[in-house]
Amino acid sequence: MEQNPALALPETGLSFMKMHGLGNDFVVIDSRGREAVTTPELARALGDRHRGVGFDQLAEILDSDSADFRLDFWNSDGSRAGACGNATRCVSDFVMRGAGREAVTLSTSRGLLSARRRADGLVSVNMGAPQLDWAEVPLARDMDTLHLPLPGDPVAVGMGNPHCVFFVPDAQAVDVAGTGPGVEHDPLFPARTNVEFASLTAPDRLRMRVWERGTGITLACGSGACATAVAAHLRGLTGRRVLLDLDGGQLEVDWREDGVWMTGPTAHVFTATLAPGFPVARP
Ligand SMILES: N[C@@H](CCC[C@H](N)C(=O)O)C(=O)O
Repeated sequence: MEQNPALALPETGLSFMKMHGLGNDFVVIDSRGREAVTTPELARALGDRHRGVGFDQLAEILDSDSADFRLDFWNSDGSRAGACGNATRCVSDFVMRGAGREAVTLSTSRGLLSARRRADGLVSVNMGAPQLDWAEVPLARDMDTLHLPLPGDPVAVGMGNPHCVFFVPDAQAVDVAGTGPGVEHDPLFPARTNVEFASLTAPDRLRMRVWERGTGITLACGSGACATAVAAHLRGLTGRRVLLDLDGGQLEVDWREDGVWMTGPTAHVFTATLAPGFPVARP
C-alpha cells in the first residue's frame, strides 16, 4: 500500500458527516476551531463514489468573525462553488440543533446569509439577492441576461454561482446528460455554469432538472431552484413564490424584498471517520 503524501490526512483520520437535501448529497467536515483541511485533491478523492465516500458537494464548516459560522463549498471534480443552497440548509440545521437555536447566520464567499427552521420542521435559507447583471453572473461580455444568444433562449442568473435556465415544454423529456456538459462549458460562461431545464406545470409550479457544474446530474440543486424561480418570474411565467418539483423532491422558493428564500427538507445520514491516512493508493 503506497500513501500519496500530497493527499494524506492526519494519522488520527478525519471525522465527517454525510447529509442530503432531497438527495443532493454532501460530505460535511466540521473544522471549527482549526484551519481548513480541504484541498482540491482531497475533494476529488472523497468525492469518488467508488474509491472514496461520494458526494455532490463537500461543505467545510469554519469559524467566522461576522456570523455564527463560515461555509466553503467544493464540487466532486475538486472545483470550488460559491454557493450551495441545499448544503447550506443541511449544515444550518446541524448547527441550530447543536446550539439549541431556531435561526443562524453564516458567511460564504458571496457574503452573509441567514437560515431558520420553520414551524413545520423544514429549513429555510435566504440565498440573497439574485445577480442579474452580465458581469456578476459572470458572462463573457455585455448582453441581455434574460435572453442569452444560445439555442433555446435561456436566462442567466447568478445566486453566488452561475446558472443558465432553459424553459422547455417538458423538462422530463430533456436529455440532461447530453445537453448539460456543452452548456456548462460554453464560452459564454467564463467560470462555466450550472444548467437548469424547467417547465411550467401549474401557474406557480415548475418541474426542474439540473446539470451541475463540476458534478453532473444531481437529484436537486437549491441555488438552481432559486435561479429558476427568479428567471420564471422575470419571464412573466410565475409570481414571486413557486413550488419546484425536482428529481429528489420539492422545494419552495419565495423571492422577497430581502432576498430569495428557499425552503425544504434536510437529512443527516451518518457521522464517520476516515481510515487513518486516507486516501491510500493501492498497487
Ligand atoms: N447543489 C448546490 C449547488 C452546487 C454548486 C454548483 N455545482 C456550482 O459549481 O456552482 C445547491 O444546492 O445549490
